[in-house]
Amino acid sequence: MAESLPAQTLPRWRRAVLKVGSNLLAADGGGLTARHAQALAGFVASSHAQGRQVVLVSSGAVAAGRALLRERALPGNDLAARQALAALGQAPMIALWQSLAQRPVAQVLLTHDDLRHRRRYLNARATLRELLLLDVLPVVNENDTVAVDELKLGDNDNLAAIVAALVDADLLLIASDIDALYSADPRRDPQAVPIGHVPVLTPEVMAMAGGSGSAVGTGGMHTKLEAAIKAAAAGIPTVLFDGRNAVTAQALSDGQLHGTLFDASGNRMQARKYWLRHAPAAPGRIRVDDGAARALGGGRASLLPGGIVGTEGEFHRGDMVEIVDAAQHPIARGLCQYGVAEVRRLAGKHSREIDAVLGYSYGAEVVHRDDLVVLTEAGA
Ligand SMILES: Nc1ncnc2c1ncn2[C@@H]1O[C@H](COP(=O)(O)OP(=O)(O)O)[C@@H](O)[C@H]1O
Ligand SMILES: N[C@@H](CCC(=O)OP(=O)(O)O)C(=O)O
Repeated sequence: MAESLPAQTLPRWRRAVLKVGSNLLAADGGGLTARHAQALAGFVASSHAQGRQVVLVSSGAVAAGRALLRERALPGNDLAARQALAALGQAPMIALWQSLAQRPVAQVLLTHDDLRHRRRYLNARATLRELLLLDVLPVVNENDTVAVDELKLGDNDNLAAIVAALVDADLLLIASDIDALYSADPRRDPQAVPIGHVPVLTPEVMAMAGGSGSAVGTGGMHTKLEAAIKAAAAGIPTVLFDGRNAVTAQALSDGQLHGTLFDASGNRMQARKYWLRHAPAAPGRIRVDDGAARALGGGRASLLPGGIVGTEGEFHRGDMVEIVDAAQHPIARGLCQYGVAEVRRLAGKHSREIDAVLGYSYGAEVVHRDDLVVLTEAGA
């Protein structure tokens, strides 16, 4: 199948999320196997050697848990049973990656709810950024004990897209047990043809996708296309490739894609600025002095405590706040790392005093420049 699609150039990337589905880690009904994971771990290692960063989103916990109980009566297939199997199989799944990765592996369990909740979103992002700085390999899975969305929907594809936006990745890679998106589910339609490039995910493209063809995979092509839509909206292209094919994995390291490329709908910066400009703001404001107003107006500075002269209204850590100058003119808006009570205590202080004033620190910036948009910039 793969041979029918010519190789294409992989978009340039520095930080990527790689999603690995259950099918690649566990054969139908069987336990975990390194068979395909090995080549994918090889891709991660060569990416690191090229100075790139990878976050892995890995499924396989339920399949691993089920295999562990093989000798015993299997629990049913209801959600609680699958949650129990996920809890049982999570550690072996992480252990598999640890046995293949050439660096320490960190387990990160997230739910969609965590990522909708602004404070937890910031905390998850800070943790993942720190893990990348520490040069370890984060392996993310949905926290199935407290969330059942994914066990129903195979939503690790969607989770991977959200994580890609969270860590500001410039590429989402989805490794599956099929080499491309086909014009119809190839398991049902022998006439289906592979599609190498999808510039826009139209309803016609969405209609091509069917469910999973296997007993261990859950989402099928539909959730992969949903993930590609989410990533595209965040300015991130997605590629789908056959994770069973070691040659394909190796080619990725050389910047060659055998698979399907889904374009992003704009560039990442535009997508992020658009989101920052239009996300609903809390009823809170931070007033800054002339120096800070000038620095922020330049579009490249973070808001540090020293430039803050006051606050108005209520806001919590993670809320969108408006930043105003001494004359109350709005100059920027952004996600605030501290709640209003903390900002009041930090106003006028040096960043290095944060720890002493509060007894803890979420970082030197009250609003980080990556989370800030200047309202006078073009397009405001
Ligand atoms: N249009 C399509 N193109 C390709 N694969 C499709 C399509 N529609 C449905 N599928 C099925 O989706 C499967 C991949 O999804 P899934 O089994 O959930 O894998 P994973 O474990 O990688 O998430 C393929 O093996 C294929 O049977
Ligand atoms: N959290 C579940 C993942 C379920 C899931 O999304 O599976 P898949 O469709 O194979 O990516 C597990 O680890 O088994």
